[in-house]
Amino acid sequence: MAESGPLRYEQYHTHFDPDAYIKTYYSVLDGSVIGGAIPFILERQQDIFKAGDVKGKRLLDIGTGPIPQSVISAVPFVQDIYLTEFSASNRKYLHDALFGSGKQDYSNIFKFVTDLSDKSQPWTKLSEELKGKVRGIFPCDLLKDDIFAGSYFPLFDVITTSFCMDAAPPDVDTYGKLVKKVSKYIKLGGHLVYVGVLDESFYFVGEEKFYALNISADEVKAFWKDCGFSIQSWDEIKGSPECEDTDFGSVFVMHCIKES
Ligand SMILES: C[S@@+](CC[C@H](N)C(=O)[O-])C[C@H]1O[C@@H](n2cnc3c(N)ncnc32)[C@H](O)[C@@H]1O
Repeated sequence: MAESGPLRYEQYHTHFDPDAYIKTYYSVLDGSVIGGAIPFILERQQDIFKAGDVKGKRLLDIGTGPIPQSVISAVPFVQDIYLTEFSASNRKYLHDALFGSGKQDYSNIFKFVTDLSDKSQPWTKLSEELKGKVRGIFPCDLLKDDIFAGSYFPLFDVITTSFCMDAAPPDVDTYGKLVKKVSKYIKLGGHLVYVGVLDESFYFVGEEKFYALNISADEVKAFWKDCGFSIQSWDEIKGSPECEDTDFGSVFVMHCIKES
């Protein structure tokens, strides 16, 4: 255990409990948990992909964590899905859940998204389609120069990321450098579907308090625009002041296109 203050970086290897994280933030999908932010982002992701323009062969998800929620709405619209994650224990959890003996099946998230997209289908159809399209769960450290530790990736048609780019950087300047690193992996004309938090300083995973970057909407938008992205849509939902699990001001979903 390092110095005092919220946990960060390598402490994700040792202190981040995947089951506690999923139980707190993803087990109940209604307005009673963090002000309804998770149903909000699932609905917005669904709207963005269902509109039909965000598609392609290859999708990269940055910082998938122990749950693939950020890619579920994208599954019917891409062919190859590359998941990436910093912590080895989260990678193992995700791998066991999708391909091994893990008990986690994310059924409530798949059901929620299936109800939004095509109620006539069983949720397991989307789950099986995801499993069939995942090409790997790769290491990722956004704070390193070589963020994928030697894995060679050609450019992607779509990049998704959710609640990760605000977990990694220690300050706003570093956030700007991460945006530059990530933007190198997307094709011209490619799409970014990004879920993030604003004005946050911590979130709890069980008893463990994790650090989050306090960043504003203007700062987020300016960094992506500077890297050649045009913002197609931005939607936000306010946090709930009564919530004790995290202190975020808003959660947002941003869709951008890489123009230059
Ligand atoms: C709040 S979780 C988000 C998980 C998931 N994407 C979601 O939407 O729920 C934050 C994620 O950021 C990852 N992370 C922390 N530091 C990182 C770093 N330096 N590079 C890449 N990912 C990092 C953690 O391992 C964790 O999976």
